[in-house]
Amino acid sequence: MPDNGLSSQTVAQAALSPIEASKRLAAYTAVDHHVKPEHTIIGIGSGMSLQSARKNPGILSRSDYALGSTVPYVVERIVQQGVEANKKRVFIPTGFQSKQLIVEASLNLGDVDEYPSIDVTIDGADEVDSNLNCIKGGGACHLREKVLAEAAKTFIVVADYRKNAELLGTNWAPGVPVEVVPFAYAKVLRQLRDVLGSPNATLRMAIKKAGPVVTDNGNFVIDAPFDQEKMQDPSKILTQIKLLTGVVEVGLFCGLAKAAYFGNQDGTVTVRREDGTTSQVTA
Ligand SMILES: O=C[C@H](O)[C@H](O)[C@H](O)COP(=O)(O)O
Repeated sequence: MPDNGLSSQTVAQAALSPIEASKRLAAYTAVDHHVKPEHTIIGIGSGMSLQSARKNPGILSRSDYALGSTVPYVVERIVQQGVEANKKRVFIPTGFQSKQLIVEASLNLGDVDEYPSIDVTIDGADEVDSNLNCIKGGGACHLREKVLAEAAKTFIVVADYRKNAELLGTNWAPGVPVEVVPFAYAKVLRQLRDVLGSPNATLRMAIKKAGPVVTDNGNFVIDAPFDQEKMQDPSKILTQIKLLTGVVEVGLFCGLAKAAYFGNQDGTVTVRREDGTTSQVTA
């Protein structure tokens, strides 16, 4: 295997916690099921740099590090398909972090403006409900993630068992990520609180930088939690938020995923599909 950094020191493999093992299981199974030899344009969701993970081997074991920790295993599995399988392929990133991941894995990099039709996009999620609606944007990448999900003939979600929920907002407490142009943030924040019923909506603040999180597109992010009743119908709240002037994109992905793969602690993978069927797969 070429020295692309993925051969021997794979993502702190030896020290995988049960949660990490379940992420890897979901990612590997999804790649095995959906990234086939005939697929040449592949969307790669948000995932941290493998180089960063190697420099800090404990990083993938941190349960609070929910910023694209599953997708590196997608890339790892794709690389394992071999140089021959990958040489004709082009990989489209969802943002800065994902671009680094592709480049470090020595895969061919492309952009969605050049390849607006993608064979398959695989991405993580912050939570998935029983109808495959997802909350995304924990890493503030949901605008580009949604573009790649919509551009794909097949959009697949990979996650560990903690993300598998009946209702959005069950385990994911921060709320719905809303990317907003800086000029409009205060007005949108007020509307989310006073008009749309999210009194605890807040502007997401950066860590290790003074001030707000700034997305890859130069915008701000508001996290808007909604009560269970509102989250029963994510499409409705998605439409209401999207209509607020100044909102660029909402981290609710409704009707996009063809299937979601959840790695379980017992070594199985739960596969939920858009037709409503569910199965347990053993890798
Ligand atoms: O903006 C970020 C995304 O929506 C990620 O896909 C999400 O945060 C998933 O993270 P993880 O793979 O660490 O569960």
